[in-house]
Amino acid sequence: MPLIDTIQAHAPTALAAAAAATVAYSFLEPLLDNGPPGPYLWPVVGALPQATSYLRRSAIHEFFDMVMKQYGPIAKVRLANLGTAYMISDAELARRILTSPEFVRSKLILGLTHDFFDNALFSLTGERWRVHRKMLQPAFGPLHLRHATAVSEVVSKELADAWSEMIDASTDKEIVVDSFEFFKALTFDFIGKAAFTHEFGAIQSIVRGEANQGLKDYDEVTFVIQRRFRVQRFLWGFANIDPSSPAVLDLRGRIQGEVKNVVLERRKQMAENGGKPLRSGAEMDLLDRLLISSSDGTDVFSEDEIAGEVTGFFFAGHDTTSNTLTLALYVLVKHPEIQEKLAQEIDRVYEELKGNITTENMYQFRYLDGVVKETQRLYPIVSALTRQVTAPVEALGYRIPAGSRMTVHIRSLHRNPAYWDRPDDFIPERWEKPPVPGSFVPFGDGQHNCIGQKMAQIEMRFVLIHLLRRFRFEEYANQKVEFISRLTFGLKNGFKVRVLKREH
Ligand code: HEM
Repeated sequence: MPLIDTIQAHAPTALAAAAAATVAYSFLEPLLDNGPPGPYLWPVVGALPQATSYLRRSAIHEFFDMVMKQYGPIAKVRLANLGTAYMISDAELARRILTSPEFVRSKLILGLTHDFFDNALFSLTGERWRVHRKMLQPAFGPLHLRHATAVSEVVSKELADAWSEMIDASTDKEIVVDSFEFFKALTFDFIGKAAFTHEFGAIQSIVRGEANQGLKDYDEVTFVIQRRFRVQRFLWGFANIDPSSPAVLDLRGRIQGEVKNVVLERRKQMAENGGKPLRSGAEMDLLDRLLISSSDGTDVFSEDEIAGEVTGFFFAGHDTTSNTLTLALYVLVKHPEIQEKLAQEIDRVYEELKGNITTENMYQFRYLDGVVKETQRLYPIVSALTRQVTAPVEALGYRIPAGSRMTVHIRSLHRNPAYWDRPDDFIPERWEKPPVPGSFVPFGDGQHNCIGQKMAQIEMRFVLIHLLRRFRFEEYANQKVEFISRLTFGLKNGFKVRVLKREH
């Protein structure tokens, strides 16, 4: 019998045997395992029954918080849809996982996002990742950070002016805004201008009461991915979240269309410039670098890779900072005494610097630095980072088999009482002293660390300086504040605040 027929004839039996072995193993697993502790793992579904109520609320972060509190710095968890992972909240081990070549980027999460972010730097692995990172890194060098500083000033003032006019036009001399909506618009405009020299005009759209289609589409992407976490793979088609579902294809098409427009606009400008990029050397922005690499024939980014990077940067550049800024405002509204102390510092240092804030003197706002870091400690918007073990490793006295996934649970690491006094309290003053090495990693660590972290640090500080200099923020009572795990962590229904002008 030809080989192909033999395979076809035995395939059903082989599949049935494999399924039976998987089920049998899952029954035996709890009895055989002498690995790290963790919640009871039911056959096939693992800890899914215990996690279901959290998943239903998209609050899986609370489930993992609880697991890590109960079982300590290493815990074994298996959730049917997400497989087995060893969850870590030990600083030294976290550092090793993120920085040592024994651990490589896991493809698990990428399986949930690949149709949207396949060619984005944060999804790439191996040699392609290395080529992309090397090409794009210079677009985050000192010259660009200075440019990012100027852009931060522009977008912060644009938002502050818009709110100021809205307050002047109001009868009560105060307004209620959903800060998240405005921060999404601001950070979208920021990444457009700072990395792509492109104008989205998202702040102006929102002021006019119009939706920005690009932002709406990215929001929808996060909702599709959020649902993929909750729904078993084989049900994605029924839930309209499968990569081949018409709604998902439509959404992808719209995003690709927007990205194409940005790329086409630049290609047109290049054509008008005799085929050359508009800037050269260290001045080239991210898009220049992506396009020059494809047109000069030395190192080649395919059209898909260019589109993938643009898509990824629009997302990574706005979703992360807008959530963190919203969480910072949430904390400041909840702690008026901290907001007042911060406003006092901003007034004092701003006047000392005569309003001339630069990349270099920005850290003279010391209390602000503590507020931003403390926000990122308590509410890291990337809750966890997962890596795969290339060979068996010893970790905290346990032997972890090759191929396993190890997840640094950043939230639990950032609240581990071994490293933080009063870990659940918001104390900006704690940042007068450096943290224990490895215990604070909101931007990751090692070779995959956040390429945009310096830009984000500048942007977030500028926004808070300009807003707190001009406004006081107070609680808006008629809202239910809920935290949610999407692709990033944030506030489910945004965060409304009352905005009032400050007297100087
Ligand atoms: C508060 C703001 C931000 C936070 C908390 C944050 C967090 C992170 C984290 C934790 C990683 C590591 C991922 C991993 O190890 O797999 C990462 C990677 C990345 N971030 Fe950010 N990020 C922020 C802002 C930004 C901005 C503004 C940009 C773009 C300008 C950006 C672009 C990226 C990219 C492209 C990667 C992938 C890097 C690589 O794999 O080489 N991020 N970010």
